[in-house]
Amino acid sequence: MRILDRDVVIIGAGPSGLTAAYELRKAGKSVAVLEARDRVGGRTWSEDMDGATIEIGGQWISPDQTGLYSLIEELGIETYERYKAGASVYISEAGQRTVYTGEDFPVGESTVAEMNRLIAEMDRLTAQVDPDAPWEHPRAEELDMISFHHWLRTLSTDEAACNNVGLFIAGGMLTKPAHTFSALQALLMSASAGSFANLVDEDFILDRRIVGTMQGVSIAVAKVLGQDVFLNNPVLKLDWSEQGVRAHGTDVTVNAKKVIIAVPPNLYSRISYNPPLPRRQHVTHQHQSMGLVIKVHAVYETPFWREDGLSGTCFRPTGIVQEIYDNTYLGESTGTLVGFISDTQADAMFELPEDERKAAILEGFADFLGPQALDAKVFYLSDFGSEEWTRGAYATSYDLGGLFRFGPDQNKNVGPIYFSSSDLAGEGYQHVDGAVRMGRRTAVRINSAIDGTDAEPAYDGVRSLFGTRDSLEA
Ligand SMILES: Cc1cc2nc3c(=O)[nH]c(=O)nc-3n(C[C@H](O)[C@H](O)[C@H](O)COP(=O)(O)OP(=O)(O)OC[C@H]3O[C@@H](n4cnc5c(N)ncnc54)[C@H](O)[C@@H]3O)c2cc1C
Repeated sequence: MRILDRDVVIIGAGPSGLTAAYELRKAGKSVAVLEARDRVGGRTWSEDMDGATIEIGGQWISPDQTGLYSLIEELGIETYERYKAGASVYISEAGQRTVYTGEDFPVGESTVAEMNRLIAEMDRLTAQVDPDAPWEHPRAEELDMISFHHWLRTLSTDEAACNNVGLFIAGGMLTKPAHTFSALQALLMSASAGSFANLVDEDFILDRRIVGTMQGVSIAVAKVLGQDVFLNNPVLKLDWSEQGVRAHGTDVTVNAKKVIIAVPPNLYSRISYNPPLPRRQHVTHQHQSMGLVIKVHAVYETPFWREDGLSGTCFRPTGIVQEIYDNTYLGESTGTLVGFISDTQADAMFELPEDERKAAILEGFADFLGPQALDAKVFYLSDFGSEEWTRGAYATSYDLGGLFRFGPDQNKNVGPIYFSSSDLAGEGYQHVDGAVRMGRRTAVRINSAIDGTDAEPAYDGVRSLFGTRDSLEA
């Protein structure tokens, strides 16, 4: 067992923990990052499968995600545009397949008008919501009492419009059924992306990808941190007092002034705290739970859909696979599709034996793009729900009423214990951008606490306050 003394120990080497450690190092503080897995990156993870580069976790970046953009600029990492050329495919609730272009789903004039009315109402409210403090909205308590599903139906009697609009936040983002989270939680999701219109625009929200993969960002930060990152070291016990902490990994123990718990909130309770955390945290941490989504990759000899003038973008409000995109990695001649299977559909898929599951999912792809979609040479199904150190996907959200009741305390430190993750972010919530912003903001708070200076409360984490990577290497 190695025993280390550091200014700050960071638990979790995902994008948030690594960014925090990197910032603290630039600020002249000593750090150690203890990571449970045998790799860095957390919910960002890529693998080469039969020559195709597969991003199993987070991968896309949108233009408003300026925290992540500034980090990759520092690291010298570039981005490239997702393949978007061509028409999209929509399958209606009645099973009718339509090829379409433009922003509106081909769902009939009155439903389009109703969807646009709902989107405008979401945007009107979203503009009033501070993503860092949605609980401060004058109607926050009321909006947190009603499920997103039921709230939409108080605004419209057009079931297809409600289902289509619901899909963007429920299956598409929070990966929970729309009746399990509140209208306020939905508004936080849209406020975190600037507007609801941004969220429903796949060309905005899924704009670009990282050259070298999203996990590569974490790998690059970990490389700078070098010997300060310790893999295969889950922290299951944390001793703490106002004077400092002792984090127990498998073969490393770290004594530090402060700790950052940079793991998803649903895993806070894996750690045994000595003494126990206060009642407020014990209760709060039980109200943030992971959604569930299966990200499916199918790799083909060629991107055959492009020959038919299709972009590979496909939607349907019901059915097993509700979203598909062209996910061919930069420069590859093979064609890759990625599809998403959310919440109860994911439950149903995991009930099936493996061969039946694969057949059902590929049939879902073929419904949109024709029988060639059945001939995948690589088929990979991400299963973050089975990953001990994540337990779901994409991220956590509160149950009904939880955001208003517990949200105001979610980012408060308990003595030397600080929390940081994309799940606690305002802008960039549930995204790598939010993880980076939270990492920076937490690092600034801790640095000030150690130095006895005042942290800037309005700091948003968009740009580093501690210089660039060059300042660290100098
Ligand atoms: C399938 C999928 C697709 C996604 N798509 C996108 C996307 O396209 N764009 C986007 O921006 N975001 C996307 N996301 C979300 C994005 O990946 C996350 O928001 C981001 O990775 C969160 O970073 P984090 O550092 O807060 O947490 P994590 O990435 O979860 O990192 C936490 C780390 O803590 C470690 N850990 C957990 N418990 C312990 C412990 N007790 N001791 C030590 N270590 C521990 C974990 O192993 C992990 O490495 C996606 C996520 C998933 C799962």
